[in-house]
Amino acid sequence: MRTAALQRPAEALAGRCRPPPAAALVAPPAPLPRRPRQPSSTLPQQLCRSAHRRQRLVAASAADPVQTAQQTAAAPAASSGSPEPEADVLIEFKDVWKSFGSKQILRGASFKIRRGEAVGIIGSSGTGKSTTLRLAAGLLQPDKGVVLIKGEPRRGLISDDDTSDKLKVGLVFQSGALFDSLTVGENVGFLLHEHTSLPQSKIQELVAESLGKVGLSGVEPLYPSELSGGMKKRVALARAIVRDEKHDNVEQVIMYDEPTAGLDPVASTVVEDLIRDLHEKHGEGHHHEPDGGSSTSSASSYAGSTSFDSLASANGGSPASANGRSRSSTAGAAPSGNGTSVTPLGALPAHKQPPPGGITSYIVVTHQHSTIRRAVDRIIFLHEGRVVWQGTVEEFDTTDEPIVRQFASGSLEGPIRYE
Ligand SMILES: Nc1ncnc2c1ncn2[C@@H]1O[C@H](COP(=O)(O)OP(=O)(O)OP(=O)(O)O)[C@@H](O)[C@H]1O
Repeated sequence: MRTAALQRPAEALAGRCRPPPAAALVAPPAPLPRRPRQPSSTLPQQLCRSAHRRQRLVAASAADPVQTAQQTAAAPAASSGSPEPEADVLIEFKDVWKSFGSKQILRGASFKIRRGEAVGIIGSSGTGKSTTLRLAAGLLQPDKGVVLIKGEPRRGLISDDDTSDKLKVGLVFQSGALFDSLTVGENVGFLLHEHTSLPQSKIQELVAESLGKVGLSGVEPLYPSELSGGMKKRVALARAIVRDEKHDNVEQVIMYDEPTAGLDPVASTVVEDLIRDLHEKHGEGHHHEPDGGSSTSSASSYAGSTSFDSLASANGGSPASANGRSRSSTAGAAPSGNGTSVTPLGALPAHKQPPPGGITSYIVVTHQHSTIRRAVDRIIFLHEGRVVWQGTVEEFDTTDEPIVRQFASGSLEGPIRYE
């Protein structure tokens, strides 16, 4: 058995750290059998209403369905006459453009992620989904447009000393981005070693706590090569939620890039349920709305639910590793001093106020139908670098939008073209 001792990073990494493997391409969507969904509708009612409004605006156009869909997705909700509340918008993309060399990837992507949401970002391969997550995490900068974190423009890339007292944005990479040459314990505690002065014993305690939350107690001494694919994904998750104590009172959004890619159906289910559970399960049966209703089930129970109170203990550092380098993925909302006046939490009713810390919302990029159905409530559809459709998972099944229908069916006929 190899030593379980966590070393300081300098020792741990000396000569042993290899860059994590590049994200593998994912197979196109496979029509997997439907699994039963969680029993309840899980979006806040206002979000469902707005999604219905959006969907009603969709007019299937044989002449130019892509254009129609793009116009639909861009149509302001205000067209319905009832503006959506802005106080709970945590992340917003406003007309974001991004290219790599001569390759234009994002072409004016606009969307909002609200407090309490479980959002899936889907779309064809290469359409810019992972790029979108990297922009939200601050690993990339837009060429044009703006990424707002709680209403404040993200300025510059995250840096090692970047901290946010407003929102933490964690990114769990498709590959897991684990360092092969570090033990599981070292991987999960990596950023605590790098960015805190916590004593080793405390780090070990926090690492054990985090691994316990993903059902992997006691695996600290193992190396990634000794784990199954599903276990690696869960270790990456544990690393994303490990507490750093300094940020215990900061709510966080976790973004998962293809969390179930390459997993068998059962291992996928484990990860999908874990994603939901980390977000919500501790609230079940605990919280009661003032009207007597219980917000036990879901993301929709959002800010007022004790699911977040108990998850506050799961809040923490969000390591992200890009190009083999570990970085803090703590989202720098903006230099301090800007305040939170743009999205005042006070605008939310008292019972919807977010608790300190906790995974407030999450975003999943996935091609897996099972993950869409089991782990998310609302879908954002990216096509050719723009958001062309948004709606609930239920609406995804019923919409006439040609792009969505083609994507869902895997048909070769339709507006989506593969070269
Ligand atoms: N750092 C980079 N440098 C150059 N090109 C890049 C970079 N990152 C992404 N790309 C390219 O941008 C395009 C979009 O990539 P991205 O990973 O965002 O797509 P995606 O929608 O997540 O695709 P998939 O579903 O296949 O994972 C791809 O063609 C990719 O090769």
